[in-house]
Amino acid sequence: MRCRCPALKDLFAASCPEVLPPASVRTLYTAQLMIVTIDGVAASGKSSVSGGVARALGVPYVSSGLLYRAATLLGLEAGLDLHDAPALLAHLQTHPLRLEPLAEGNRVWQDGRELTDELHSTRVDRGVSVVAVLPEVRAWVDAQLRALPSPFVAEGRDMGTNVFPRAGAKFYLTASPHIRAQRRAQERPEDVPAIEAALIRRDELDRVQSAPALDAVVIDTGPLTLDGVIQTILAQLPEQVTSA
Ligand SMILES: Nc1ncnc2c1ncn2[C@@H]1O[C@H](COP(=O)(O)OP(=O)(O)O)[C@@H](O)[C@H]1O
Ligand SMILES: Nc1ccn([C@@H]2O[C@H](COP(=O)(O)OP(=O)(O)O)[C@@H](O)[C@H]2O)c(=O)n1
Repeated sequence: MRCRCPALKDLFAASCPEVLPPASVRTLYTAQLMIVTIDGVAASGKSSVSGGVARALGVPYVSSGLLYRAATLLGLEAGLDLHDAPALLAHLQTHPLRLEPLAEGNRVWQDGRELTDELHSTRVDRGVSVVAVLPEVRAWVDAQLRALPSPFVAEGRDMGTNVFPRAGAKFYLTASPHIRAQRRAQERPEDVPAIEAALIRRDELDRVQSAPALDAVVIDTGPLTLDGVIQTILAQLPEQVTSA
């Protein structure tokens, strides 16, 4: 159902008072106020920073990118065409994924198998942006994220714009491609120039869903330490988030 309520048109359609009683709308609205979103470009520090902020607040953090990565891994393993949304979705429905949003690091499971360690391989890095532009896959990820109980810190590309537009605090992390590649080179077998080229390509493929929210605080993490970024964010959180 399409929401016609002007005050809520940027919330998800299911929260429209034409569908739900006002008390339920209020509950959904309040629940979003206890969410912190940390979006940004690839390797800008989102998951490390989200983990640090979440631990300081005593809440979990949620990595949306891991769900896109897991969908990509399953598609690759099944030999599917990554552009084929109906085939991918059918596969995801018969092989359900579960995101475990722990404060110390997110894990992804498919039945009894843990996929987490396989999600940051070069082949998943290469395929994930193809899968992530499919609207059907985006809706599948969004539904899983919106079903999680707040409070939590959510990180990705469109947490503050599309998934949790009423979040209590929004941040957007950037850094130059070269600095990001130098950081990621600690975690990948490729050299800095190859990683930098792949990051620039992925930034371009992810450009549409990666625009910062208009009300996000943009932080250039280039000159900051990891702890410096975490402290910068903690210092700007509103009370409804810190007291949640
Ligand atoms: N401000 C920072 N200074 C130095 N290293 C950082 C900083 N932020 C993140 N890192 C490191 O950069 C790498 C990529 O960070 P990560 O959190 O995985 O980014 P993302 O989730 O955006 O891909 C990790 O090795 C992390 O420890
Ligand atoms: N909210 C999100 C999160 C990730 N993604 C996609 O998933 C990919 C992997 O995201 P990630 O956050 O794990 O990647 P890194 O930034 O850590 O390299 C991105 O390159 C995007 O294609 C997205 O489209 N929207």
